[in-house]
Amino acid sequence: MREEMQIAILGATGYTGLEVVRLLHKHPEAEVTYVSSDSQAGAELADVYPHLRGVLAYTLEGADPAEIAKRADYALVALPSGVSTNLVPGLLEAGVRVIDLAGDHRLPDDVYAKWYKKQPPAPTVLERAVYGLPELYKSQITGASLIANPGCYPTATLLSLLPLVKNGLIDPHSLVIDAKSGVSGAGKALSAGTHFVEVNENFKAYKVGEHQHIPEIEQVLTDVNPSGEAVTISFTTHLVPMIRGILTTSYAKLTGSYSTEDLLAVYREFYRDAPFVRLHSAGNFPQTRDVTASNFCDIGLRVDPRTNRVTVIGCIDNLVKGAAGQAIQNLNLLAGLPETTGLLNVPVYL
Ligand SMILES: NC(=O)C1=CN([C@@H]2O[C@H](COP(=O)(O)OP(=O)(O)OC[C@H]3O[C@@H](n4cnc5c(N)ncnc54)[C@H](OP(=O)(O)O)[C@@H]3O)[C@@H](O)[C@H]2O)C=CC1
Ligand SMILES: CC(=O)N[C@@H](CCC(=O)OP(=O)(O)O)C(=O)O
Repeated sequence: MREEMQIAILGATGYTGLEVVRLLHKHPEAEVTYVSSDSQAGAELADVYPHLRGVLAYTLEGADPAEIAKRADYALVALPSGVSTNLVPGLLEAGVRVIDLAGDHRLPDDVYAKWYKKQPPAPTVLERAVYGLPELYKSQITGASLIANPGCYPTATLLSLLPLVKNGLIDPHSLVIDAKSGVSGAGKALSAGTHFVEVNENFKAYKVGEHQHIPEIEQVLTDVNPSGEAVTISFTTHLVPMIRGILTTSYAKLTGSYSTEDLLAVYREFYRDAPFVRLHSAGNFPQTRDVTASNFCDIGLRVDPRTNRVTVIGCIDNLVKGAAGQAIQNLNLLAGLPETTGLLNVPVYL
């Protein structure tokens, strides 16, 4: 009989860590054996989050790589960027396979230092990292020891655009991406720009032209660009007064005269083995509530023959396909399980 995977969740009191806890509770092949918190070590997770009482009983512990290695095969690291850089080397050295939800291992060191304004991980660690977008890099993910789980905005944006860029159907230099997120994307820590009074009954752009996800998106689009030329994008993020959800709207100039149906056929082929990408038929578009609390990415598109541009709408739940769910999808691939294991729940529509 197959043994359950033993899993450590680091940063379990944060929004994405808590979502990993929720999703793994229903995972048939995973046992959570270590649950960490820095500020609340020693407390019961169900005392910190009373909605877990009677369902889960985990005692929070400080993150000690040697101790984690004794009790876990895999660590899902849901810590702030900069913090994960310090913990990951010890985990890898101790033989634990790591999925890092933070941005620390997604970019080359100089690019990370420039956009995150933090000390990058050591080159010897970075060279082990595989970018964990299963719909594009599945074969590289399966054998990796360190997965850089993609950012939430890059997940929705890349899944919306990969079939177009990879097949040379758009001019990638014409790409404009308008992205909107619920406030849980900013994490649990208080900040002046994200507390209730600032976001309720309000809608605002932020980090205009300087969002840290710009180089992450450009790097992957460049990787699939058939011309090999570097892709640059115009990308603007907005904060929406809701808790979960990301909706991206991407616009690009077409390289030929294609219909909506032509492009949808390309997407259907591109995502034929991607169980979490759901395509809308012509004339239909996704909304965030179609994917809430699920690992789906829903996509709809339309060609405008007047401008010869295409508009692509992508929706994910930032905490699930944008973080915890995608991390578990990657965990499944590392463990040789079907990628959907434990993840095919019905979205919460209301
Ligand atoms: N929120 C989202 O939608 C997404 C987030 N991410 C990334 O995932 C990571 C986690 O995000 P999220 O869950 O939102 O963040 P949160 O701020 O909600 O949680 C982070 C957790 O990390 C712990 N922590 C904070 N500071 C330290 C520290 N100095 N040392 C050790 N532990 C610390 C805290 O737990 P405690 O105080 O108990 O120690 C906290 O609960 C981040 O890197 C984020 O950028 C990626 C994709 C989407
Ligand atoms: C709404 C909101 O504030 N979202 C965050 C997403 C941060 C994130 O996911 O951070 P990584 O860089 O680790 O991917 C932001 O825009 O910065």
